[in-house]
Amino acid sequence: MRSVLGSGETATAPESHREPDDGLRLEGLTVRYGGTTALSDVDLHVPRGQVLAVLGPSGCGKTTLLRSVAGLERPSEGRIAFDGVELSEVPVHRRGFGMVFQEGQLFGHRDVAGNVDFALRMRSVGRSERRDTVTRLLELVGLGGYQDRRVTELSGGQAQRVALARALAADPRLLLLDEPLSGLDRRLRERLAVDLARVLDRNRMTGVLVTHDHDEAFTLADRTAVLVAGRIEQLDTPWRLWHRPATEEVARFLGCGTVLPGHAEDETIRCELGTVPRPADCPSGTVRIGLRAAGLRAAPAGEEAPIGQPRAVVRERVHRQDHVRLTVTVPDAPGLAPLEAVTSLDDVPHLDEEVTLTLEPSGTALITET
Ligand SMILES: Nc1ncnc2c1ncn2[C@@H]1O[C@H](COP(=O)(O)OP(=O)(O)OP(=O)(O)O)[C@@H](O)[C@H]1O
Repeated sequence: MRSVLGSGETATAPESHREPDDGLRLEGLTVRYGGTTALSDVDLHVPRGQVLAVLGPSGCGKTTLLRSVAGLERPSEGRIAFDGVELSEVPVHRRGFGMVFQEGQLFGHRDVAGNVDFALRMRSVGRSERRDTVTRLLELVGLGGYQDRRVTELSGGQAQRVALARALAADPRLLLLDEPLSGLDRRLRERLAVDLARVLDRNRMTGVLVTHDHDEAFTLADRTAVLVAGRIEQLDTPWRLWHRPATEEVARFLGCGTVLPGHAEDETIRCELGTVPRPADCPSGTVRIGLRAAGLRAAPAGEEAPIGQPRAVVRERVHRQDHVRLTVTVPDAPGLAPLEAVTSLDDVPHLDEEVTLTLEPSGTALITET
């Protein structure tokens, strides 16, 4: 890891003593609270210089995973190691990890500089070096000149930036981020995610980010693990998670409201609502197709609609920025739950109007595990 604070400041062992890909390793990590199993047999590796996002629905065990790595939770089974050193007997303050939580938890009685300076004083950094470092870190998080501001007068986004600067001031060998942006409004979250991604990347930080927001995970992390009910369902790149979810749970969590059985043969995959091209990596035979709203395009059913094209009836419609999102039902397939579809702003069908449906491959996901 390249130190945020310059050379010679990291708490890690010398480069020559470590494996090239060392970093954080979890092996068979299981955490139980009484009768509740919050994490079950989790294996993970985050090589140094990489950021891993842990994504999943509420209650799936994300915070438990982060707290276990931090040393705030004792595993029931399994092993946590950093740079080859097993951590079970290493207390929280000796792990050298930095943490940023949803609520930044700043010291309300200190100003901005005082909050960041605190972490430097804990490391016994000299006074003049501390002043320079505070200035540099505040500039890094986009708060240059905010030294004397009271933290009680900051916006939520500014407070999170100070929390990040304070975490970086501790020069952590691993940064643990627990929903660091979730208290903020959408636009600010996106801005801060981009800034945070830049800080993590420029400093080659090793990190674990916990979030329930896939955009945030994909923006900030090299790889993402999807956790469902305490188990890792898939650890992959954003493209594969989005287009090749390993399980129906992952597909549904990543926005596929409908999952249909399909049959792959020759050049196409056929399902109840039509066909999509068969990708080269798709085996022949039974597969499943996940449909996001953008995977179904609806158009008013004119007289010329081709025979055989599925017809549906509009039940709900919501205007989005550049399209209209519909909920439709398919009278010929009464077993099919209501579907989400999109239509353009040019020709918006009315409620109860008949529409034709076309599959849009870019809005579909392919599940090949059966
Ligand atoms: N201290 C505790 N005592 C008992 N059960 C707990 C405790 N902490 C968490 N749990 C349970 O463990 C499971 C995982 O909780 P955890 O907070 O890790 O999930 P999460 O994915 O972070 O959820 P959220 O996104 O809502 O914060 C849940 O069923 C939760 O109720």
